[in-house]
Amino acid sequence: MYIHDSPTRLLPDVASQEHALAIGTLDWVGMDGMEMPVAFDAGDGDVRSTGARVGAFVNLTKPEARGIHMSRLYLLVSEALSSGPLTSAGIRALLESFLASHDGLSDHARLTVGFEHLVRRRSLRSDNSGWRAYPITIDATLTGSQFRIEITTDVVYSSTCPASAALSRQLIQDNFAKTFAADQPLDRETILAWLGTEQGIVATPHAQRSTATIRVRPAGDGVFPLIGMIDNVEAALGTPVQTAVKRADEQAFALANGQNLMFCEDAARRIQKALSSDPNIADFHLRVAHHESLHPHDAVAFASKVR
Ligand SMILES: Nc1nc2c(ncn2[C@@H]2O[C@H](COP(=O)(O)OP(=O)(O)OP(=O)(O)O)[C@@H](O)[C@H]2O)c(=O)[nH]1
Repeated sequence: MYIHDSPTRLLPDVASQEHALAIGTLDWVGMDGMEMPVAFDAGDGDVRSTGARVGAFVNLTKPEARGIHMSRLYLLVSEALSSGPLTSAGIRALLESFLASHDGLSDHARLTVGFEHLVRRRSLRSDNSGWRAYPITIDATLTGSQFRIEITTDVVYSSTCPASAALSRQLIQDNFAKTFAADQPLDRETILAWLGTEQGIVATPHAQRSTATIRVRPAGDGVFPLIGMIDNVEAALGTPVQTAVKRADEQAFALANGQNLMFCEDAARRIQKALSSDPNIADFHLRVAHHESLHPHDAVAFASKVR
């Protein structure tokens, strides 16, 4: 039987060794896609635990060092994420611990956390509700003493093209003029019935599912009121996608679309206005994409905070 004379004899520490091939510094090195639970308070006081994918990284400033100490980052993240809901201050402390655990090797640290936040949404008219899953990505970096945290989420909504709506109205007017001669006396009941037919309303505008991707830098140190921000954005757009839909809800949605005709520029400006005055947001960047049914490509617009 082979007996080793020390418990570490069979455990060479390759990461700590200097190595002839190790000749450069590295921007980021670490682990991506770590599977962990995360507790998150979206600002409504309801702390939820959900499965997340986590990335933990440091830079490698010592050209001759073979590698970083992955296990130290893993254990630090695992402990921090089980100690309560994510806050800006907590993430900053975690990144400081990354650097302390890699003294002499690293002066930049980064954490990414990705998960879905489920929210119950009421139907527009009927007494029903359903679930929406908002994807959330947190990306935090510590560069020396410079801490930066950004939270990204998507808001999905419907956009109906204002140009297409005007062109459709014109076709309906033309159809009316063709159907009812100028010298013909107009009968209210006949016109009412005509308005309710597909032969009368001959054209409809195109509409599309659309996505606003919003990246914010929170103003405070604690939990970020994410649901409040999403509610603001959905209210500004007026046409968020719906979950449980009865006919009455669908009709209310049709009205909301008709009252909120939007090019991608309009959508970007609406969100920009709603977020620029939010004191919880230090800065933001947004991208809206209208996944056009007119085109095989998207109509997109980008905007940032009005200063
Ligand atoms: N640096 C590095 N480690 C890797 C990689 N892939 C797997 N590992 C393993 O991650 C394990 C943990 O590394 P360390 O954190 O240095 O482990 P350790 O030496 O037991 O821990 P410390 O004593 O704290 O340094 C090692 O067994 C590595 O082989 C990689 O691409 N780079």
